[in-house]
Amino acid sequence: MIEMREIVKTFDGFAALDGASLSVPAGSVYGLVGPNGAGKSTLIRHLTGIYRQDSGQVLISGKEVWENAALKARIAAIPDDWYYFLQATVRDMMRFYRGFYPTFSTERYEKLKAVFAIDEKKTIRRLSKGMQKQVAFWLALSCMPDYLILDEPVDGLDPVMRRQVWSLVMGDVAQRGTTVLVSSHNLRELEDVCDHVGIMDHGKVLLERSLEQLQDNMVKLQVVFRDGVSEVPQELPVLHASRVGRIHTLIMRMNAEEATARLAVYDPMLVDAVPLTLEEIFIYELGGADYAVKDIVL
Ligand SMILES: Nc1ncnc2c1ncn2[C@@H]1O[C@H](COP(=O)(O)OP(=O)(O)OP(=O)(O)O)[C@@H](O)[C@H]1O
Repeated sequence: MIEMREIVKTFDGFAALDGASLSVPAGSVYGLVGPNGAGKSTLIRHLTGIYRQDSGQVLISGKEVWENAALKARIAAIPDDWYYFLQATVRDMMRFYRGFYPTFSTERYEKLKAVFAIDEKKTIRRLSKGMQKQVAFWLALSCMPDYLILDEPVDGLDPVMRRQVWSLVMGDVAQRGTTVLVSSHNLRELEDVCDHVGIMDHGKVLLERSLEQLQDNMVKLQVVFRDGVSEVPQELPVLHASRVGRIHTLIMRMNAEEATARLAVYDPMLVDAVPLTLEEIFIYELGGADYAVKDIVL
């Protein structure tokens, strides 16, 4: 479990984190989404023990991260600017990681060669950006961490490699109960992998929800009313309505059964519940809120 409580971090008087709180249940995949400058990387640097908060608590497995070497040995991270020694080969970096992580599995490292197919004798500097990202995943996954912290992790990876990497991460979540926190600008990217989502802006986590909570709380319906009903009845609590020909698309804040029952009163010709994307859910959850969040979800 990861818990951040009311974290404040200022740089020269500017609060990059301004009371940020979040809670990542053990074994879940938590997507942290927010526009540029929201504070995602700053928050992540607290989780990996690089920054010390001015106030608040950063707890992983119930313990403060700052200067806690034993705890940090259970956390693997891929920052957006992954660091490697300039002259190091992939194999040199493997030895470096192995020295820090007691749980490092050379066996897994060897197995993953088949996935990443990068010559381990090459210096990392000579690899492309995407290949360097692959090496970062190769090493992080070989550490067999309890916590995996990923900052914009699939930037620069091609679509096939993205899928490979997510499939490996999800395998670890399923088999070893790894807890994953992943940041991105883009909800669409996280849609298939996350079971929890937090939205961040201006140094705060504005909203966090589990996917179940989200999906149970809102529904999108396609409805065809009978002749004589051309408008959506006013008494229906509709968040958003659009219409193409006779088909009305309605978004309502309730679950599918409840909404279907409410519509049954009008004896429609067709009612069909269709899945909402995460993006749609957040747009309507946040309503008319004056946040830059629309930049992330649109
Ligand atoms: N070391 C620093 N010194 C001064 N200001 C900083 C520092 N690190 C971050 N900031 C400021 O804190 C805010 C949050 O930055 P951060 O890098 O955490 O955002 P982000 O959500 O990761 O953005 P992006 O999506 O662009 O990577 C920004 O306004 C940034 O300018």
